[in-house]
Amino acid sequence: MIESMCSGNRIGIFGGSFDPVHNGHIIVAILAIEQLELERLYVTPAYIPPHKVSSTIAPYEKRMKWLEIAFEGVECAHVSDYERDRGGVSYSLFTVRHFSRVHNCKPFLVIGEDSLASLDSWYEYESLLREATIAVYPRNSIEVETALKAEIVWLDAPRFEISSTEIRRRLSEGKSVRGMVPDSILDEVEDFYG
Ligand SMILES: Nc1ncnc2c1ncn2[C@@H]1O[C@H](COP(=O)(O)OP(=O)(O)OP(=O)(O)O)[C@@H](O)[C@H]1O
Ligand SMILES: O=C(O)c1ccc[n+]([C@@H]2O[C@H](COP(=O)([O-])O)[C@@H](O)[C@H]2O)c1
Repeated sequence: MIESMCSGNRIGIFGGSFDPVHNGHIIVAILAIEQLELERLYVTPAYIPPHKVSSTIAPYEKRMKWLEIAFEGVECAHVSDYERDRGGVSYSLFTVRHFSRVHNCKPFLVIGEDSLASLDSWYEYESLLREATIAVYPRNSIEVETALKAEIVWLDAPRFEISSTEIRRRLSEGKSVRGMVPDSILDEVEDFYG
């Protein structure tokens, strides 16, 4: 695990299953870094995603490798293996506490609007709302409860439909996902899910 202290305290965490990482994730990360003026964004693949405990997803090592390649050259983004090192179910509160301790700050937790819609079912979500500033990337989803809206920062960014689900579906039907995932991982992703 490579985590060094930064001089400032504008740190973000962007977690996901990344099954697989897609170009939408890269756009979310870049715009979050830019608009939140982050010194570092920890892109953190879930070891065991809490809402997908019983689902079959690509092995952690593959998701991690694709992420590392996809985020190569994205300034201020750092792919972190913290959730594998911690083990168990990847509750975001523990990840927030970890980076908050490392950097001695309250981090931003970057999520898509669909995740916001279910945030009140997350592990100890009230603590999460206190210990991180939630930054939301707009995504077509159901209406979000007003009480949560006050606690969050909205990124000013275009909505787009790309999702890992759609990528897996297209590949299972033998369709191309060129342009949806970075070219640098396209062949491997096609082989894995195709
Ligand atoms: N197109 C998108 N617009 C906004 N946020 C997104 C988008 N795609 C993913 N995200 C956000 O990125 C984070 C990680 O997403 P995740 O790895 O679950 O990808 P996903 O495309 O939502 O996958 P799946 O379709 O398998 O649920 C989540 O907070 C999710 O809301
Ligand atoms: O902490 C929780 O209870 C929790 C519940 C659902 C999702 N999350 C986190 O949200 C991120 C996106 O999850 P997912 O399932 O949409 O890929 C990922 O980092 C998960 O660990 C976290």
